[in-house]
Amino acid sequence: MARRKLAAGNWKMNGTRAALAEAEALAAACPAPGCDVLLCPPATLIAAMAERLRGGPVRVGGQDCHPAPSGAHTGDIAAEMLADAGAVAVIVGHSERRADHGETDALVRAKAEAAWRAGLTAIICVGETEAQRDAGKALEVVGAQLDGSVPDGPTPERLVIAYEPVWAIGSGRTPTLEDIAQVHEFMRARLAARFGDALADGVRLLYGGSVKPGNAAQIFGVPNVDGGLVGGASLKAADFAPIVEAAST
Ligand SMILES: O=C[C@H](O)COP(=O)(O)O
Repeated sequence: MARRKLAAGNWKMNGTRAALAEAEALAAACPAPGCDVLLCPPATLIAAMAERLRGGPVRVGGQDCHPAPSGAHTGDIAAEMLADAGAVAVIVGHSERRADHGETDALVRAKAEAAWRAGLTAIICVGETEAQRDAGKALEVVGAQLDGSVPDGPTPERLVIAYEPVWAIGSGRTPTLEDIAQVHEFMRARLAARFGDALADGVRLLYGGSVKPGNAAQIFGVPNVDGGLVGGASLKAADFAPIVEAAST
């Protein structure tokens, strides 16, 4: 089936209100993109960015959420709060959160369930470390993360998987196109085995890790790659607009 590609930008812990101009510049640079476009700024910017981009081609997402809808969790943000601020999606299980905050697959799964409860699309991240790839365990690791992090009851609209090899993030290094193809084919088959062909055929599988304007078209042309989750190159409209263009079909 034809899946509309998704170009998602993860600003990570970058950007103050001055950076909202970049989001507006991106929207102006791609007024009618041939793909879905999402920016995930720091939580402090979500409401303002959603307000400024309202009605335009660029949607807004969060970078994390807490499993609970409210409560005594100082510093955390509920999925419902993201939705209330104007987000339509949330990244969960990014490797930086898995590493920095010790997030387990079970916690990531609970966060994805929270996203769905709030009406958000969950972008669930998986990916092996360099040591795991060198040990020939990339598929095993990704398979286990998928099994443990994806809740029951997904739909193609509310589930996105991002394959991000940890060693490719922010490093300027990327897997070979063959390796990307292998992992993405594996992930779709793994989803099909658990949820059936219709779900697996509809879910978008993103690649993330050093996607740049110069390599985006090649990577997005790999079978089963339905767009990208982009970090550094999503911060400036001048970099992200050509990536959006590469995802537009
Ligand atoms: O979420 C985005 C990824 O971690 C990729 O980051 P990067 O494009 O800076 O390598």
